[in-house]
Amino acid sequence: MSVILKNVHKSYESESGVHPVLKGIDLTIQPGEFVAIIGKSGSGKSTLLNMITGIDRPTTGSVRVNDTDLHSLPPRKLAPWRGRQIGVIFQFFQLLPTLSLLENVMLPMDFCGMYAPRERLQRAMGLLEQVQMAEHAHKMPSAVSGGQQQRVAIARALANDPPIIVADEPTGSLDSKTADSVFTLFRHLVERGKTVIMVTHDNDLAHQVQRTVVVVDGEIVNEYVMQAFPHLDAEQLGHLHSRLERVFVPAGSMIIQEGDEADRAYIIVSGEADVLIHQGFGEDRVVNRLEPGQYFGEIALIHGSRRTASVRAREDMELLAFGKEELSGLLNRSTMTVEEMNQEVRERLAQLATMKQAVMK
Ligand SMILES: Nc1ncnc2c1ncn2[C@@H]1O[C@H](COP(=O)(O)OP(=O)(O)OP(=O)(O)O)[C@@H](O)[C@H]1O
Repeated sequence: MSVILKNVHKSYESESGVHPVLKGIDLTIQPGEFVAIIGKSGSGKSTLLNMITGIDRPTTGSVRVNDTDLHSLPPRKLAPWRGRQIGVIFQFFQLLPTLSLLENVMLPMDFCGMYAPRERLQRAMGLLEQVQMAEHAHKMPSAVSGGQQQRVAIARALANDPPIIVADEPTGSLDSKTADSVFTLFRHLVERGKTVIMVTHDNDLAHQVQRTVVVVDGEIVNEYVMQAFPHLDAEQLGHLHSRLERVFVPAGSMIIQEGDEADRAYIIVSGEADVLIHQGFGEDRVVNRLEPGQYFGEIALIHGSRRTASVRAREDMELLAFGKEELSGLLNRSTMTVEEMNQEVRERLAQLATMKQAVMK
C-alpha cells in the first residue's frame, strides 16, 4: 500500500517550447508516513502531487499507488479509483457552494457508490463530528469560516475511508492558530494509520512531520543530504543540491588519501566507508566507519590543510561531492550548520589524535 514514483518526468508544451517541470523524480512513500513536500513557488510541488493523485500523467516514468500502476488505468476508471484510494484537500477547500456541509461530505460516497445509501448520512455526520463541525452540518459553506471549511474539506476527503490523504497547501489560506488545528487533525489521521502527503510553504509545519521532501527545480533533494545537514532550510538545500556532483566508487578504492591536497568533500548516499590512518608499517589502521547520511573530507577543506586521514570504500558507493566554494557558501548561510560541523570536526580530530598517539607508542 505504498506510493512509488520511478524516474518521473513531466513537461508542458507551449508556443515558446517544451518546459520540463519534473526531471526524474524517484520517490517511495510507505504506508503510514507523514510527508511534507516543500520547495520554492514554481518548483513543481503541485505537479508532483498531481502525479500521485492521477489528476495529471507523467510524460515518462511510472507511478504506482497501492499496487495500481496509474498508467494502466483507463481514464474512466481513474476518478472512481481516486475516490476510494485518495482523499484530496486543496488550499481553497473547494467545497461545492450550492450544497450544505453535510451534503458536501456525502458527495464522494454517492459518487463512488460506497456504503449503503442510508449509511452515508450517518457516516457523514460521524466525520463532521470528528472535525468538530457536526453542529454546522446543515449550513452552507459560505456561512462558516475558512478554517471551518477546511475541516469540512478534511471530513469530505475521509468520506470513503481512503488509505492516503493528499493535501496541497491545506493551511496556506488559514491564520496560524487555525492552521495548527488543521495540522493536528492530520497528525491524528497519521496516528490512525493513514498516509498523509502534504505540500506546504510553512517551514515550521514541515519540521514537525516525520519526513520532508524538498523539491528544487523539478528534482528532489537527496534525503541523505538533508540528514547530513539537518539545519539547512529548503532554499539552502536547493542551493547546495544544484552544485553537488554524483560520484560512484567501487568497493575497495581509496576515495581520499592521507597527506594529499584537498579539493572536495563528500556526502555518502549508499554504501559504507572506513576511515584509516597510516601506521608507518604494514596495514593502515581503521579508526572509524562512515555510513549513508554522513559526510567526510571536510576537515582539510575547512582548515586549508592536507588530508588528515584516508577514506576507503568498504563496498560499492554512491557519493555526492562538493568543493570548497560550496562548503563556504553553505557555512555562510547557516550558523547552526557551522556550529554542528565545527563540533564534528573537533571530535574527529580528537579521535584521530588519540589513534595516532596510540600507533606511535
Ligand atoms: N498545465 C500546465 N501547463 C503549463 N505549465 C504548467 C502547467 N502546470 C504547471 N505548469 C508550470 O510548471 C511549473 C511548476 O508548477 P507547480 O504548480 O507544480 O509548482 P509549485 O511548486 O506547486 O508552485 P506553487 O508553490 O506556486 O504552487 C510552473 O512553472 C508552472 O507554470
